[in-house]
Amino acid sequence: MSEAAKEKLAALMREHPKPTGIILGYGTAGFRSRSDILPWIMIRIGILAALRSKVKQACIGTMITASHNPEHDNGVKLIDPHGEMLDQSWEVFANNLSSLDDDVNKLWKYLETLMAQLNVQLHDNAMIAIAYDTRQSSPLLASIVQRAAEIFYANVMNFELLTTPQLHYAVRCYNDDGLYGHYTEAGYFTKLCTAFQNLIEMTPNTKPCETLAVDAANGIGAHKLTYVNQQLPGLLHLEIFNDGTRGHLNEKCGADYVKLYQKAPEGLPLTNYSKYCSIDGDADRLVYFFMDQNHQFRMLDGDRFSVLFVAFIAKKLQEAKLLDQVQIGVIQTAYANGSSTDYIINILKVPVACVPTGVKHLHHKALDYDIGIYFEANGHGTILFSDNVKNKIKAAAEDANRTEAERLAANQLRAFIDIINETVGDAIADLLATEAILSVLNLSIEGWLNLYTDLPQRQLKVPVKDRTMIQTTDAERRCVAPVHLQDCIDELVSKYPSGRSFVRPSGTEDIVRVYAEAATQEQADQLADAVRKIVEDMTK
Ligand SMILES: CC(=O)N[C@H]1[C@@H](OP(=O)(O)O)O[C@H](CO)[C@@H](O)[C@@H]1O
Ligand SMILES: [Mg+2]
Repeated sequence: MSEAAKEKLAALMREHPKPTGIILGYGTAGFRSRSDILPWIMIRIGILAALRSKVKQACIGTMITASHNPEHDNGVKLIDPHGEMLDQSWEVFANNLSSLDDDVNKLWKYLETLMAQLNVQLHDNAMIAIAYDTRQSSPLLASIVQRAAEIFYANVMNFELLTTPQLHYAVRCYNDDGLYGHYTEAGYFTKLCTAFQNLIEMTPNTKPCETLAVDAANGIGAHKLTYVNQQLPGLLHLEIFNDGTRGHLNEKCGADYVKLYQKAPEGLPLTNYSKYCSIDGDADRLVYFFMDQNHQFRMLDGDRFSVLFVAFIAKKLQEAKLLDQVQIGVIQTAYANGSSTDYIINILKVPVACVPTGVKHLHHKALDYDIGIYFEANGHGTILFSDNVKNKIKAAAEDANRTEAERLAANQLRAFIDIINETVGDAIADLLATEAILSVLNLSIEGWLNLYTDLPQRQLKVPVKDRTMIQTTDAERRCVAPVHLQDCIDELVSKYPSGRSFVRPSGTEDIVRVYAEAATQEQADQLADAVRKIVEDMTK
């Protein structure tokens, strides 16, 4: 390989040395840490993105964000050609590169071996798309990724400020030759907003638009949602709070804060509006909330989006006389409230699959259906539509032999599909989809909440000596180690009406999570606490 490239790499490594003793692993969210100790890993990521692009002969995305974490953190993750997360088999290469110290000869040797194994050359073409959220540390980190990728002969498109889902979308469009949409930011907004407008305008008697107050977590979503507001005058009205002009990113606000503490964010007036929502720092999570007539804070999380979306889709498929030809499935994790699962299975008659925690598991399972709807309870999720179902809906919409009502329902579905960002959970797309459905179904936020009643639940974080002592099976719903832990949980659960509880080691924090639900809040709390005690005893 070229000596000049190696020399450039050595110079970049001298500029951004790896701190001694640091260990960083590529997890569900890529590499994440305090921003000041991240520059060196950006060199490795830039190289890896270039190699991945050479292998796939497609554009690879590099998103710089730490999502709902504080401003002083940052992170980076790669996006594969169809806009999906980096294939798990490449996490090993990311970790190998991360573990190598600043010895350019050793690193170069590893890269030569890796490139031989991958059957690519230094001079092969590569294309990288970079974007970042509003963190102050991001532009520098992006420039390091770019320089490293360029040493490996990559062309770099730097989109600068985007939400995470916008970059996933851009990568998909770029590699699809525009089939999915145009890869620019204008292309993204035009596709989503035109679809929203079409859906509302083709539907008779929609509910008039009511202002939605948005907590934008002082992040990137605030900038982006102003475009949505401008593009949909009279059809959607967003009042944006926590827009970054005063507060700090994700501090006492944002979707993670609202979901975790089950309370309203700071920075917005709680009495002025009938409905509210919070997004997170990189705008891939969404939760809704409002104050009910008794001045109680009421939250609608990921499970509620699954229910709303599946109810709408099933209704429209039924009206289009397509329901019996389409296999719909909802994918949840064990954290989904049991009432939502019951409602989907027993009232909506749609099957529910349960998978382990983490978006990649949900996304993967959703591909098994014609229409796969997935949400984590925290508000991250989307819908996948197979090409087959898209074609069926299109054909029905254009079939002159069908009734007007059937064709209208098919056209409503066509528009709805274009609002959804199928590459990844997207707060902006999910917000538009939610507002469109509430309007088309003439449903208020209370009406949406009243579809079913959540079982009271409690989640606890339990610090233990070694969380890997806990091992699970059956989509994390049952423990296989330590022995007898599951027997003890079963015995406790049997004492509580509608009781359910499970424990699993967190994949992102050094703790064990305990989840419990039961008929009353007091019982859910008691059950969670009793399970916590057993976990503590058995992991001493
Ligand atoms: C209970 C819970 O909310 N778990 C979160 C959390 O995973 P843990 O493995 O539970 O730490 O972070 C993941 C990544 O953001 C997210 O996908 C998941 O939903
Ligand atoms: Mg996020």
